[in-house]
Formats: sequence, C-alpha cells, structure tokens
Amino acid sequence: MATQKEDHTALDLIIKSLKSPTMVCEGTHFDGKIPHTFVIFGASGDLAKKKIYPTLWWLYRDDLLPKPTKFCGYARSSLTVDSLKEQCLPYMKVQSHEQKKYEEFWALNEYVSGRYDGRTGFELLNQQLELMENKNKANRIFYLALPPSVFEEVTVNIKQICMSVCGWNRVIIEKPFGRDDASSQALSDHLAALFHEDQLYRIDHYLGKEMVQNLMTIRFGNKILSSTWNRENIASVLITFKEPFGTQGRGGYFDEFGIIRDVMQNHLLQILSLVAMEKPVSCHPDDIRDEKVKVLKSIETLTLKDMVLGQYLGNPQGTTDDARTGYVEDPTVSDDSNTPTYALGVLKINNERWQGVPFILRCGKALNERKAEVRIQYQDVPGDIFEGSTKRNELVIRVQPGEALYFKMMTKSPGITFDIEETELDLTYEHRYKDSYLPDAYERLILDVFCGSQMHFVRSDELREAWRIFTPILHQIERERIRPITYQYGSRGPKEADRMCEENNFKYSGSYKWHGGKAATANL
Ligand SMILES: NC(=O)C1=CN([C@@H]2O[C@H](COP(=O)(O)OP(=O)(O)OC[C@H]3O[C@@H](n4cnc5c(N)ncnc54)[C@H](OP(=O)(O)O)[C@@H]3O)[C@@H](O)[C@H]2O)C=CC1
Ligand SMILES: O=C1O[C@H](COP(=O)(O)O)[C@@H](O)[C@H](O)[C@H]1O
Repeated sequence: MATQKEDHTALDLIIKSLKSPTMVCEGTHFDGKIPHTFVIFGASGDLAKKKIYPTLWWLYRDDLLPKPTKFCGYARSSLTVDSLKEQCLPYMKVQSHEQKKYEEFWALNEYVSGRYDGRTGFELLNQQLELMENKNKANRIFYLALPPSVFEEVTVNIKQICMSVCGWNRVIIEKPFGRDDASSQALSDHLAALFHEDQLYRIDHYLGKEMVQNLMTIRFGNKILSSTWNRENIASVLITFKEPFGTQGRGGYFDEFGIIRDVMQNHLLQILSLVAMEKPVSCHPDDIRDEKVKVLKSIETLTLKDMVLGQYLGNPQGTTDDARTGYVEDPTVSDDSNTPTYALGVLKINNERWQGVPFILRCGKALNERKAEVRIQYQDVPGDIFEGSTKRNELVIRVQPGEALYFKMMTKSPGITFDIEETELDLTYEHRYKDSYLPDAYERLILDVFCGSQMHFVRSDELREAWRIFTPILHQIERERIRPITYQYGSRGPKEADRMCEENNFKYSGSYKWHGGKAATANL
C-alpha cells in the first residue's frame, strides 16, 4: 500500500508539491530566516505522544520544517525531555540510520511543567521560549492537545503571556469544538475575542487525508465528472466510516459525545461538503471555505425519521476482550447509556444541483472492518435494452485503507457472447503510484500551519452550520433518551440501516465481483 514509507526519495515529491503552482493558497512557504517555536500544550498526553511528537519528528527528519524550529512541551506532569522522549519512542518509527538526526531533534526540545489555570506556569513558559529564541524575532505555533475543559483558560494565558511580540502567532485546536450549537458558539466567541480567524487552525484530520484532499481535483479537474455531478445523473451518495474495534475500556470520553459528534458532524460532513459544494472561484482557502459554507447552509436540519441509531453488544464468540464486551459493559460507561456507537443519517441539500438526491452518512464503531469511503451512485440507465441486466454505475472513492478510486460500469462479456457484465475502471494507488509517499494527515496539516495555509482547516462559520444541522437531533436523543438499536460487535451494524439506504435510492445488488490484484486485497 502506498502509505507511510520510510522512503526518503519520496521527499522530493512532497517538496515539489509544496512548490507546485497548483497548490495555490495564501501561504505556501514559510519564512526560513525567522526562528519558529512550536509549543505543545498537553505534551504528556496520548495525542501528543502518539501523533504530535511523531509528526514533528517526521517533518524534521524530512527537512520540511523551517530552520531553526524548536519545540517546547507544556503540561502539569513533572516530566523531563528524556522521559518525554521515552514515552514517544514506540510511535516515532526511527530507523537505525536516522539515530543521529533523531538525537538532534530531541536536542531542540524543552519541557516546562505548569498548571493550566493561573499565570505562573505560563510566565515560566514564556521565559523558556524567549531563552530558546535568544530574544530574537520568532514565530510561534501553539498546539492545544488538551481536553476542552481547559481550552478557555489556556487560550487566555497564551494571549496575555505567551504571544510572540515581533513574529506571528498561530493556534491549533483539536475537536471537540463544543457539544452543540450554543457551546460551540460560546467557544468561537471566546476565541474570536482573543485571536483573528487567520490565527486559528481548527483541525479535522480527515481534511489531511490524501483522498479527501483529492476530492476537489476529481470533481473540478475532470470534465466527464463535473458535467454529471448533479441531480440529473446521480441517484444517491453514501459516505461511510467504519471501525472494527469498540471503546477498548476507554469509553468515558466517548460516552460524553457519541458517534454523531465524534465522526458524523465533523469528518463525514466535511467530506460531504467537498463532494457537494459548487466550484470555488479559485483554490484560495477562503474561496473554498465560502463554497463549503454555502452548501452547508442549503442542508436541512436532520430529523429522527431520517436516522438509524445503533449501540453494539458484545459477541460471546469474540476472540478479544474488546469483542466480547458490549458498549455498556465497558466499566467507564454507565449501564443504561443510550449513547449511539453507530449512526446513519440522510441529509437533504435544498439547492438546484442536489434537490432530491439523498446524502447518506454512516459511521460506526465495533463493525466488521475498517473503512472510509464515498460512493456516488448514478441513476439507472433510462430506456433499457438489456432486459434489466444493467447495474448502476458507481464511483467509489476509497479514503482508507488502500487509497483507490474505481468506477463500476457495464461492459460486454469478452468472447463469443453478447452478454453484459459489471466491471470497473480501477485507479488503485498501490499500483499506479507505487513509489509515491503519502504523508500522514497530521504531517500535511501541521506543515500547512507553518505555511499559513488554512485551506484544510475548519472556519468558524462552517462549524456554526455543522452544529445547526445536528444540534436538534442530538438534543432530542438526550432529552427523550432515544434507545439505539443493538447490533453485534463485528457485524455490519443494524439491519435497519441497509433498509434506510434502500429507501433512499441507494441500490445494493450484491452481484459485483472484483477480480482485481490479489496483492491489493491482501493488504486491505
Ligand atoms: N482498486 C481497488 O482496490 C478495488 C477494490 N475493490 C474491492 O472489491 C470489493 C468489492 O467492491 P465493492 O465496491 O465494495 O462492491 P459491492 O458493490 O459488492 O459492495 C460491497 C459492499 O456492499 C456492502 N453491503 C454488503 N451487504 C449489503 C447489503 N445487504 N445491503 C447494502 N450493502 C451491502 C458492504 O459494505 P458495507 O458494510 O460498508 O455496507 C460491502 O463491502 C471491495 O473489497 C473493494 O475494496 C473493487 C474495485 C477496485
Ligand atoms: O477523530 C476521530 O477519528 C478516529 C479515526 O481516525 P482514523 O484516521 O484512524 O480514521 C476515531 O477512532 C476517533 O474515535 C475519532 O475521534
């Protein structure tokens, strides 16, 4: 699979893509003359050790960061850079020939321990940053790998105490961006009082994935697709996220949010907006985000009749503890929790292009496989002359695993026959782009922050529209304690979901057989 490789020749491709004229945006390069300091709040936590430090190391290893860039962790735990280094090691993928550079990377790191409330810790941090920057002009990036409960005080302290005086300052924020429209708006207002929108980078890591970034090119770089991308040709659109594991004993966080807030309201809706938006005036981040907001504004508020909610039960035959444990049996989840671990929602876009085309979003945990994909299902061929044997064209954009784009179509069966059969035009990245390096989503996104490109980050008005669509249903589920339908761990989810797909013009025939390369399937 053409994903993360330790292959450095591939670096050229990234660097080339950064310089490419097609990546037109406000900031495609960084100022190499000014020092940069990257501050990680919550440096002792899971996200920092599993994602942020590894990403910074890979970017450093591949010489993609401006020189000099230094890194400073901040958290309450009393740690040293050495203990941080030890915690991160299992996730850093260091090769033996990279050892010297790896040590160089950690030599650029500092760690400050302090509280999130009160000024003292932040004053110490600022002193440390000034020391690292030799009191020179420097740009600062602040990454908030923190629980939302401390967002507000940390951002106030950053603003009052830790801002670079001469260089620029950028703040990266992780979801959850609130729990509903009101809390999200309160957070947006709070941040807007402290920072300009162009200083705020709200991460949705799905926007850093190869095939999600490819959606714009697929749509607007291909005449054949752009002219059929509408209600005259498309019957339905199905966007799916599946994970084959449950809460693994850490359901506490998930139970507060549920799958709609965790995946559907952000990752899947972002994909939808890229699939459904009109062509932006240019590739400038604000032109793109303007179009995303416009299409979101055309989406009707989701209602319960257009949803299927599920919650998984343990599978007594399961081979792992996780598989045998039902959601409510997780000790960190209450026995009567009605939090959905599976959700299907049918969104309706009330505009000239999409009126009447259902956009079906499905996501779930503890299912039969790991998969994220978009299926664009075309309408039946009118005026059939093949006695009902034609099947619908379907364009599948597989985000993961194994990036691919394939188009299901009908062909004459080869040989002395006039029978017809289903086949595909197949663009499997593993085959077509064998030697390509596909960076991890976080690598792309953190690099974008250095470059000042907000193209793949969520703007506050996008967020407002996203919460408008989902808040009523989220409140209703909580208020009326709607019970989700149970499904077994490792299954495809509730049967009712297939029924709702069918009712919404998504036809599954079960007749398609893929004869593609064995290597590809082996890797899936
Ligand atoms: N380039 C490549 O790598 C290519 C790979 N392939 C592979 O070939 C295989 C088949 O292709 P695919 O497009 O998935 O073929 P299908 O159209 O047969 O779709 C299969 C999918 O349909 C869903 N499904 C199963 N039962 C039902 C049901 N009763 N009602 C509705 N949906 C159902 C399942 O997904 P779900 O559980 O999500 O609903 C299943 O994965 C896949 O593994 C695909 O990855 C195909 C072409 C190219
Ligand atoms: O944001 C989230 O995404 C992950 C899945 O990310 P992926 O890149 O591995 O597909 C999901 O497990 C998590 O619950 C959710 O918060």
